[in-house]
Amino acid sequence: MTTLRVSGVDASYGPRPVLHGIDLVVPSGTTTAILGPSGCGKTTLLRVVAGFQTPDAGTVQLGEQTVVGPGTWVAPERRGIGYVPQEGNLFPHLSVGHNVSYGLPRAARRAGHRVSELLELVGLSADLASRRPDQLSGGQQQRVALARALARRPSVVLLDEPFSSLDAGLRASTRQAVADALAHEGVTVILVTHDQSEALSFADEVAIMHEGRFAQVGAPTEVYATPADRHAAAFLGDAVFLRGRAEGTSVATSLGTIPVHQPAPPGTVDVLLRPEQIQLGTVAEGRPCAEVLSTTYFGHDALVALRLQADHTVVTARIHGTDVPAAGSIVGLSVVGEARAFSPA
Ligand SMILES: Nc1ncnc2c1ncn2[C@@H]1O[C@H](COP(=O)(O)OP(=O)(O)OP(=O)(O)O)[C@@H](O)[C@H]1O
Repeated sequence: MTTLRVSGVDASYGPRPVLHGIDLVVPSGTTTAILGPSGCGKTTLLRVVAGFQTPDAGTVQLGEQTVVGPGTWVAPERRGIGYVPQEGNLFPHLSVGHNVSYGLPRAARRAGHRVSELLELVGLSADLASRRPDQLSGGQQQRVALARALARRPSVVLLDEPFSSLDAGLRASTRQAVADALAHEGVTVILVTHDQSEALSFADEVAIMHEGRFAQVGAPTEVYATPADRHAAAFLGDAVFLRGRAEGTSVATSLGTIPVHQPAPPGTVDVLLRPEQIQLGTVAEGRPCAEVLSTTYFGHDALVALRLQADHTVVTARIHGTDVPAAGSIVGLSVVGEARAFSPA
Protein backbone atom coordinates (compact mmCIF):
# COMPACT_ATOMS: atom_id res chain seq x y z
CA MET A 1 0.00 0.00 0.00
CA THR A 2 1.58 3.27 -1.14
CA THR A 3 0.53 6.89 -0.87
CA LEU A 4 1.67 9.04 -3.78
CA ARG A 5 2.79 12.58 -2.91
CA VAL A 6 3.65 15.23 -5.47
CA SER A 7 4.93 18.51 -4.00
CA GLY A 8 5.78 21.78 -5.73
CA VAL A 9 6.43 20.22 -9.14
CA ASP A 10 7.35 22.56 -12.00
CA ALA A 11 8.06 21.11 -15.43
CA SER A 12 8.78 22.55 -18.86
CA TYR A 13 9.68 21.62 -22.43
CA GLY A 14 12.72 23.74 -23.30
CA PRO A 15 11.89 27.34 -22.43
CA ARG A 16 8.16 26.66 -22.23
CA PRO A 17 6.81 26.05 -18.69
CA VAL A 18 3.97 23.52 -18.56
CA LEU A 19 3.45 22.61 -14.87
CA HIS A 20 3.48 25.23 -12.12
CA GLY A 21 3.83 24.21 -8.47
CA ILE A 22 1.75 21.03 -8.63
CA ASP A 23 0.80 19.56 -5.24
CA LEU A 24 -1.17 16.32 -5.10
CA VAL A 25 -1.65 13.54 -2.56
CA VAL A 26 -3.24 10.28 -3.70
CA PRO A 27 -3.88 8.18 -0.57
CA SER A 28 -2.90 4.54 -0.71
CA GLY A 29 -5.35 2.32 -2.61
CA THR A 30 -7.44 5.23 -3.90
CA THR A 31 -7.97 6.72 -7.36
CA THR A 32 -7.58 10.37 -8.29
CA ALA A 33 -8.78 11.50 -11.71
CA ILE A 34 -7.03 14.44 -13.34
CA LEU A 35 -9.46 16.26 -15.54
CA GLY A 36 -8.60 19.14 -17.82
CA PRO A 37 -8.66 20.41 -21.40
CA SER A 38 -6.24 19.21 -24.04
CA GLY A 39 -2.72 20.59 -23.56
CA CYS A 40 -3.12 21.66 -19.90
CA GLY A 41 -0.31 19.34 -18.72
CA LYS A 42 -2.02 16.11 -17.59
CA THR A 43 0.28 13.70 -19.46
CA THR A 44 3.33 15.74 -18.46
CA LEU A 45 2.45 15.20 -14.79
CA LEU A 46 2.15 11.43 -15.39
CA ARG A 47 5.51 11.46 -17.18
CA VAL A 48 7.13 13.21 -14.20
CA VAL A 49 5.63 10.71 -11.73
CA ALA A 50 6.61 7.73 -13.91
CA GLY A 51 10.17 9.05 -14.35
CA PHE A 52 10.03 9.69 -18.12
CA GLN A 53 10.61 13.38 -17.53
CA THR A 54 12.74 15.29 -15.02
CA PRO A 55 10.90 18.15 -13.29
CA ASP A 56 12.55 21.58 -12.93
CA ALA A 57 11.57 21.65 -9.24
CA GLY A 58 9.63 19.70 -6.66
CA THR A 59 9.49 16.17 -5.28
CA VAL A 60 7.60 12.95 -5.92
CA GLN A 61 7.31 10.42 -3.10
CA LEU A 62 5.95 6.89 -3.19
CA GLY A 63 5.19 5.96 0.39
CA GLU A 64 8.33 6.81 2.36
CA GLN A 65 10.60 6.81 -0.68
CA THR A 66 11.48 9.99 -2.56
CA VAL A 67 11.82 9.06 -6.25
CA VAL A 68 12.47 12.59 -7.52
CA GLY A 69 13.75 15.50 -5.48
CA PRO A 70 16.80 17.68 -4.96
CA GLY A 71 19.73 15.31 -5.50
CA THR A 72 17.48 12.25 -5.87
CA TRP A 73 16.52 10.38 -9.00
CA VAL A 74 15.11 6.85 -9.11
CA ALA A 75 14.99 5.32 -12.60
CA PRO A 76 11.49 4.59 -14.01
CA GLU A 77 11.91 0.80 -13.88
CA ARG A 78 12.79 0.98 -10.18
CA ARG A 79 9.75 3.01 -9.12
CA GLY A 80 7.21 0.17 -9.01
CA ILE A 81 4.81 2.13 -11.23
CA GLY A 82 2.59 0.63 -13.94
CA TYR A 83 1.88 2.97 -16.85
CA VAL A 84 -0.97 2.46 -19.31
CA PRO A 85 -0.62 4.94 -22.19
CA GLN A 86 -3.48 6.31 -24.29
CA GLU A 87 -3.47 3.69 -27.03
CA GLY A 88 -2.30 0.77 -24.93
CA ASN A 89 0.87 0.49 -27.06
CA LEU A 90 1.00 -3.32 -27.13
CA PHE A 91 3.90 -4.90 -29.02
CA PRO A 92 2.20 -5.88 -32.31
CA HIS A 93 4.58 -8.74 -33.11
CA LEU A 94 4.18 -10.47 -29.72
CA SER A 95 1.25 -12.64 -28.64
CA VAL A 96 -1.09 -11.35 -25.94
CA GLY A 97 0.57 -13.69 -23.46
CA HIS A 98 4.05 -12.45 -24.30
CA ASN A 99 2.88 -8.85 -24.09
CA VAL A 100 1.58 -9.48 -20.57
CA SER A 101 4.65 -11.41 -19.40
CA TYR A 102 7.12 -8.99 -21.01
CA GLY A 103 8.05 -7.25 -17.77
CA LEU A 104 8.03 -10.34 -15.55
CA PRO A 105 11.18 -11.94 -14.19
CA ARG A 106 12.25 -14.95 -16.29
CA ALA A 107 11.10 -17.63 -13.81
CA ALA A 108 7.61 -16.14 -13.58
CA ARG A 109 7.51 -15.81 -17.38
CA ARG A 110 8.22 -19.52 -17.77
CA ALA A 111 5.60 -20.53 -15.19
CA GLY A 112 2.84 -19.23 -17.44
CA HIS A 113 0.05 -19.29 -14.89
CA ARG A 114 0.64 -15.66 -13.90
CA VAL A 115 -0.38 -14.61 -17.43
CA SER A 116 -3.68 -16.51 -17.15
CA GLU A 117 -4.28 -15.01 -13.71
CA LEU A 118 -3.64 -11.49 -15.00
CA LEU A 119 -5.88 -11.92 -18.04
CA GLU A 120 -8.68 -13.21 -15.83
CA LEU A 121 -8.13 -10.35 -13.40
CA VAL A 122 -8.93 -7.82 -16.15
CA GLY A 123 -11.97 -9.81 -17.28
CA LEU A 124 -10.41 -11.59 -20.28
CA SER A 125 -10.36 -15.32 -21.07
CA ALA A 126 -6.93 -16.95 -20.69
CA ASP A 127 -7.56 -18.48 -24.15
CA LEU A 128 -6.73 -15.12 -25.70
CA ALA A 129 -3.07 -15.47 -24.66
CA SER A 130 -2.05 -16.99 -28.01
CA ARG A 131 -3.66 -14.27 -30.17
CA ARG A 132 -1.88 -11.25 -31.58
CA PRO A 133 -3.06 -7.79 -30.42
CA ASP A 134 -4.58 -7.02 -33.86
CA GLN A 135 -6.89 -10.01 -33.37
CA LEU A 136 -8.50 -8.32 -30.34
CA SER A 137 -11.08 -5.55 -30.04
CA GLY A 138 -9.99 -2.11 -28.81
CA GLY A 139 -11.46 -2.77 -25.35
CA GLN A 140 -9.69 -6.13 -25.10
CA GLN A 141 -6.40 -4.48 -26.10
CA GLN A 142 -6.81 -1.88 -23.34
CA ARG A 143 -7.41 -4.65 -20.81
CA VAL A 144 -4.27 -6.47 -22.00
CA ALA A 145 -2.33 -3.21 -21.56
CA LEU A 146 -3.60 -3.00 -17.99
CA ALA A 147 -2.75 -6.68 -17.36
CA ARG A 148 0.78 -5.93 -18.61
CA ALA A 149 1.03 -2.91 -16.30
CA LEU A 150 -0.15 -5.01 -13.32
CA ALA A 151 2.23 -7.89 -14.08
CA ARG A 152 5.04 -6.60 -11.87
CA ARG A 153 2.61 -5.94 -9.01
CA PRO A 154 3.04 -2.15 -9.09
CA SER A 155 2.01 -0.14 -6.06
CA VAL A 156 0.95 2.77 -8.29
CA VAL A 157 -0.76 2.65 -11.70
CA LEU A 158 -0.99 5.63 -14.06
CA LEU A 159 -3.77 5.48 -16.65
CA ASP A 160 -3.53 8.03 -19.48
CA GLU A 161 -6.97 8.29 -21.09
CA PRO A 162 -7.15 4.51 -21.38
CA PHE A 163 -10.77 4.44 -22.54
CA SER A 164 -10.78 7.38 -24.96
CA SER A 165 -10.70 5.35 -28.18
CA LEU A 166 -13.54 3.00 -27.18
CA ASP A 167 -17.19 3.38 -28.12
CA ALA A 168 -19.76 4.06 -25.39
CA GLY A 169 -20.77 0.44 -24.63
CA LEU A 170 -17.26 -0.99 -24.65
CA ARG A 171 -16.07 1.98 -22.66
CA ALA A 172 -18.47 1.30 -19.78
CA SER A 173 -17.68 -2.43 -19.59
CA THR A 174 -13.90 -1.94 -19.95
CA ARG A 175 -13.95 0.81 -17.32
CA GLN A 176 -15.77 -1.48 -14.89
CA ALA A 177 -13.37 -4.38 -15.52
CA VAL A 178 -10.38 -2.09 -15.02
CA ALA A 179 -11.88 -0.56 -11.84
CA ASP A 180 -12.55 -4.05 -10.42
CA ALA A 181 -9.03 -5.26 -11.25
CA LEU A 182 -7.42 -2.18 -9.68
CA ALA A 183 -9.56 -2.44 -6.54
CA HIS A 184 -8.69 -6.13 -6.27
CA GLU A 185 -4.96 -5.34 -6.38
CA GLY A 186 -5.31 -2.38 -3.95
CA VAL A 187 -3.12 -0.12 -6.09
CA THR A 188 -2.95 3.67 -5.92
CA VAL A 189 -4.18 5.10 -9.21
CA ILE A 190 -4.01 8.32 -11.21
CA LEU A 191 -6.44 8.40 -14.13
CA VAL A 192 -6.03 11.15 -16.71
CA THR A 193 -9.15 11.98 -18.68
CA HIS A 194 -11.04 14.80 -20.33
CA ASP A 195 -14.33 13.03 -19.80
CA GLN A 196 -16.10 14.57 -16.80
CA SER A 197 -18.54 11.69 -16.22
CA GLU A 198 -15.62 9.24 -16.30
CA ALA A 199 -13.74 11.32 -13.70
CA LEU A 200 -16.78 11.70 -11.45
CA SER A 201 -17.76 8.02 -11.57
CA PHE A 202 -14.33 6.33 -11.52
CA ALA A 203 -12.39 8.28 -8.93
CA ASP A 204 -12.38 8.89 -5.18
CA GLU A 205 -11.04 12.39 -5.82
CA VAL A 206 -11.06 14.64 -8.86
CA ALA A 207 -8.30 17.17 -9.60
CA ILE A 208 -9.22 19.81 -12.16
CA MET A 209 -6.21 21.09 -14.06
CA HIS A 210 -6.12 24.38 -15.94
CA GLU A 211 -2.99 25.67 -17.69
CA GLY A 212 -0.61 23.56 -15.61
CA ARG A 213 -2.18 24.29 -12.20
CA PHE A 214 -4.85 22.59 -10.17
CA ALA A 215 -7.96 24.73 -10.00
CA GLN A 216 -9.52 22.37 -7.43
CA VAL A 217 -8.97 18.95 -5.88
CA GLY A 218 -11.80 17.25 -3.99
CA ALA A 219 -14.40 14.51 -3.80
CA PRO A 220 -16.56 14.19 -6.95
CA THR A 221 -19.71 15.51 -5.23
CA GLU A 222 -17.78 18.46 -3.80
CA VAL A 223 -16.15 19.60 -7.04
CA TYR A 224 -19.41 19.18 -8.96
CA ALA A 225 -21.68 20.97 -6.46
CA THR A 226 -19.23 23.59 -5.16
CA PRO A 227 -16.65 24.29 -7.86
CA ALA A 228 -13.83 26.60 -6.80
CA ASP A 229 -14.19 28.96 -9.74
CA ARG A 230 -16.11 29.51 -12.95
CA HIS A 231 -13.60 27.56 -14.98
CA ALA A 232 -13.94 24.48 -12.76
CA ALA A 233 -17.71 24.92 -12.80
CA ALA A 234 -17.95 25.00 -16.57
CA PHE A 235 -15.42 22.22 -17.04
CA LEU A 236 -17.25 19.76 -14.81
CA GLY A 237 -20.57 19.80 -16.61
CA ASP A 238 -23.28 22.07 -17.93
CA ALA A 239 -23.52 25.23 -15.87
CA VAL A 240 -26.35 27.76 -15.64
CA PHE A 241 -25.32 31.19 -14.32
CA LEU A 242 -28.04 33.54 -13.08
CA ARG A 243 -27.50 37.12 -11.95
CA GLY A 244 -29.04 37.87 -8.54
CA ARG A 245 -28.93 39.87 -5.33
CA ALA A 246 -27.37 38.16 -2.33
CA GLU A 247 -29.12 38.33 1.03
CA GLY A 248 -27.08 36.27 3.51
CA THR A 249 -27.55 32.60 2.74
CA SER A 250 -29.85 33.09 -0.25
CA VAL A 251 -29.89 34.95 -3.54
CA ALA A 252 -32.96 36.58 -5.11
CA THR A 253 -33.02 35.72 -8.84
CA SER A 254 -35.50 35.61 -11.70
CA LEU A 255 -35.98 31.91 -10.78
CA GLY A 256 -37.01 32.82 -7.22
CA THR A 257 -34.97 32.96 -4.02
CA ILE A 258 -32.28 30.29 -4.10
CA PRO A 259 -30.33 29.14 -1.02
CA VAL A 260 -26.53 29.18 -1.45
CA HIS A 261 -23.85 26.87 0.01
CA GLN A 262 -21.92 29.65 1.77
CA PRO A 263 -23.16 33.11 2.76
CA ALA A 264 -22.46 35.45 -0.16
CA PRO A 265 -21.27 39.05 0.31
CA PRO A 266 -24.29 41.35 -0.03
CA GLY A 267 -24.89 42.82 -3.46
CA THR A 268 -24.92 41.51 -7.00
CA VAL A 269 -23.67 37.94 -7.55
CA ASP A 270 -23.93 35.19 -10.14
CA VAL A 271 -25.32 31.89 -8.91
CA LEU A 272 -24.34 28.60 -10.47
CA LEU A 273 -27.01 25.95 -10.93
CA ARG A 274 -26.65 22.58 -12.61
CA PRO A 275 -29.37 21.98 -15.24
CA GLU A 276 -30.86 19.09 -13.23
CA GLN A 277 -31.60 21.54 -10.39
CA ILE A 278 -34.20 23.30 -12.57
CA GLN A 279 -37.49 21.40 -12.53
CA LEU A 280 -40.41 21.89 -14.89
CA GLY A 281 -44.04 21.88 -13.70
CA THR A 282 -47.39 23.52 -14.29
CA VAL A 283 -47.84 27.28 -14.51
CA ALA A 284 -49.09 28.63 -11.18
CA GLU A 285 -49.63 31.98 -9.48
CA GLY A 286 -46.34 33.34 -8.06
CA ARG A 287 -44.19 30.67 -9.71
CA PRO A 288 -41.47 31.63 -12.22
CA CYS A 289 -42.40 30.54 -15.73
CA ALA A 290 -40.65 30.22 -19.07
CA GLU A 291 -41.18 29.48 -22.74
CA VAL A 292 -39.66 26.25 -24.07
CA LEU A 293 -37.31 27.29 -26.89
CA SER A 294 -35.98 23.86 -27.90
CA THR A 295 -35.33 20.38 -26.58
CA THR A 296 -32.46 17.91 -27.09
CA TYR A 297 -33.50 14.32 -26.46
CA PHE A 298 -30.92 11.76 -25.23
CA GLY A 299 -33.24 8.84 -24.36
CA HIS A 300 -32.70 8.60 -20.62
CA ASP A 301 -32.87 12.38 -20.25
CA ALA A 302 -33.31 15.57 -22.25
CA LEU A 303 -32.01 19.14 -22.17
CA VAL A 304 -34.60 21.89 -22.45
CA ALA A 305 -33.66 25.45 -23.42
CA LEU A 306 -36.00 27.92 -21.68
CA ARG A 307 -36.52 31.70 -21.87
CA LEU A 308 -37.56 33.08 -18.48
CA GLN A 309 -40.59 35.34 -18.76
CA ALA A 310 -39.36 37.64 -15.94
CA ASP A 311 -36.22 38.92 -17.68
CA HIS A 312 -35.82 36.85 -20.88
CA THR A 313 -32.68 35.09 -19.57
CA VAL A 314 -32.12 31.78 -21.36
CA VAL A 315 -31.41 28.79 -19.08
CA THR A 316 -31.09 25.04 -19.63
CA ALA A 317 -32.88 22.35 -17.61
CA ARG A 318 -32.12 18.65 -17.63
CA ILE A 319 -35.24 16.51 -17.25
CA HIS A 320 -36.19 12.82 -17.48
CA GLY A 321 -36.61 11.63 -21.06
CA THR A 322 -40.15 10.41 -20.34
CA ASP A 323 -41.96 13.74 -20.38
CA VAL A 324 -40.40 16.20 -22.79
CA PRO A 325 -42.43 19.41 -23.39
CA ALA A 326 -43.10 20.80 -26.87
CA ALA A 327 -41.19 23.82 -28.13
CA GLY A 328 -43.31 26.96 -27.67
CA SER A 329 -45.15 25.70 -24.57
CA ILE A 330 -45.13 27.68 -21.31
CA VAL A 331 -44.02 25.84 -18.18
CA GLY A 332 -43.66 26.68 -14.48
CA LEU A 333 -40.19 26.32 -12.94
CA SER A 334 -38.76 25.53 -9.54
CA VAL A 335 -35.21 25.07 -8.25
CA VAL A 336 -34.10 22.19 -6.05
CA GLY A 337 -31.04 22.20 -3.77
CA GLU A 338 -28.50 24.91 -3.11
CA ALA A 339 -26.48 27.02 -5.54
CA ARG A 340 -22.93 28.33 -5.52
CA ALA A 341 -22.51 32.11 -5.60
CA PHE A 342 -19.68 33.83 -7.50
CA SER A 343 -18.70 37.48 -7.84
CA PRO A 344 -20.24 38.84 -11.03
CA ALA A 345 -18.26 38.13 -14.21
N1 LIG B 1 7.70 16.56 -26.12
C1 LIG B 1 7.20 17.79 -26.07
N2 LIG B 1 7.91 18.85 -26.50
C2 LIG B 1 7.41 20.10 -26.43
N3 LIG B 1 6.19 20.43 -25.98
C3 LIG B 1 5.42 19.41 -25.54
C4 LIG B 1 5.88 18.04 -25.55
N4 LIG B 1 4.88 17.26 -25.07
C5 LIG B 1 3.88 18.08 -24.76
N5 LIG B 1 4.18 19.37 -25.03
C6 LIG B 1 3.33 20.56 -24.80
O1 LIG B 1 3.12 20.68 -23.40
C7 LIG B 1 1.77 21.03 -23.14
C8 LIG B 1 1.17 20.01 -22.18
O2 LIG B 1 1.10 18.75 -22.89
P1 LIG B 1 0.44 17.46 -22.22
O3 LIG B 1 0.64 16.34 -23.18
O4 LIG B 1 0.97 17.31 -20.85
O5 LIG B 1 -1.07 17.93 -22.15
P2 LIG B 1 -2.40 17.05 -21.85
O6 LIG B 1 -3.18 17.84 -20.86
O7 LIG B 1 -2.02 15.67 -21.47
O8 LIG B 1 -3.09 17.08 -23.27
P3 LIG B 1 -4.04 15.97 -23.99
O9 LIG B 1 -5.30 15.94 -23.17
O10 LIG B 1 -4.25 16.57 -25.35
O11 LIG B 1 -3.29 14.67 -24.01
C9 LIG B 1 1.06 21.13 -24.47
O12 LIG B 1 1.00 22.47 -24.84
C10 LIG B 1 1.96 20.37 -25.42
O13 LIG B 1 1.91 20.92 -26.70
